[in-house]
Amino acid sequence: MTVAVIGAGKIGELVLSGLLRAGWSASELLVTARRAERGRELTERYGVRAVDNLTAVTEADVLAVAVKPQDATALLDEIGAKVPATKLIVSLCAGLPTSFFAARLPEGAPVIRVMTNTPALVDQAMTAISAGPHATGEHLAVAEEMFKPLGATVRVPESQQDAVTALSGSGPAYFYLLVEAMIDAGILLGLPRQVAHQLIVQTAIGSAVMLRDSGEHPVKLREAVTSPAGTTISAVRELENHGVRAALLSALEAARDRAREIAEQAGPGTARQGT
Ligand SMILES: NC(=O)C1=CN([C@@H]2O[C@H](COP(=O)(O)OP(=O)(O)OC[C@H]3O[C@@H](n4cnc5c(N)ncnc54)[C@H](OP(=O)(O)O)[C@@H]3O)[C@@H](O)[C@H]2O)C=CC1
Ligand SMILES: O=C(O)[C@@H]1CCC=N1
Repeated sequence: MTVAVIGAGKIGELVLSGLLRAGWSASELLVTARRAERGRELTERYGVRAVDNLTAVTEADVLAVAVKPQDATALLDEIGAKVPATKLIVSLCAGLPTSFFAARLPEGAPVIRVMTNTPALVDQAMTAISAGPHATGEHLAVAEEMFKPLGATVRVPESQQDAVTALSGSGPAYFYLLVEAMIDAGILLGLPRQVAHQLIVQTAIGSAVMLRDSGEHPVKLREAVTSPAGTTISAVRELENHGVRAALLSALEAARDRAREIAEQAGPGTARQGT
């Protein structure tokens, strides 16, 4: 099976490098980019062939579309009508429903929508996969074969993909922001930056592994840290006073709404799926 990453920018490169780490051969992969220089860079770095979009359409079995949503209309104007209905389209684009692709592809072309995230770089991605028009169980299995080596995968109805984008697609950014803020807090408390960095990064890793491996609810894990009349509860009171919980609810709702807006701006074929 040959996979072409159409629009191999940051996310496209993560997928490409993950597949190579998982043992895919460079000859099973193709990349495209707008700038020839970007294609050359990927060829030098990974030994994969950089081709134009139409060559990718002809040669690859799976077209993994990783352009920005705002560039998808121009891309599909170029390739849409030339994609044989036998090829599987896997969209990594935030916001764009599979109906957007179906409206620009020949009748019968199977489309799958995925939302992955940047921890793919260390094989710890969270990827949610949804079947769109004409996508069968076999097509979903192909998408899983591509994304399982990069971390965990889950199948979700497409109607949940905007929420998934707000949670796990953008999620790494929220954790990095928290880490950055806590390192600054360490500086405020007089710690050297390097020490504050080490303390918080290892605390983040330890907490994440406990969340994953203990099977405990986060409330229980937090309660175990929070001693009566102790230090933690003093900090928790400040977090609640500053509305951190409400801020997160609003923030993720805003991310979900932005995904919807991207779809609306993309044009015909983007009627929202489900709720
Ligand atoms: N960043 C993230 O954490 C996540 C991003 N996504 C989604 O992934 C997609 C890509 O995002 P990201 O990697 O950050 O963006 P980038 O801008 O880094 O990558 C987009 C790539 O698409 C290329 N491109 C644009 N138009 C064309 C075209 N017509 N033909 C061929 N190549 C083209 C660009 O080429 P050139 O470099 O030459 O301009 C660029 O390399 C988006 O849809 C985003 O929603 C999904 C999950 C997480
Ligand atoms: O910010 C974005 O639009 C993309 C989608 C999810 C993560 N990054």
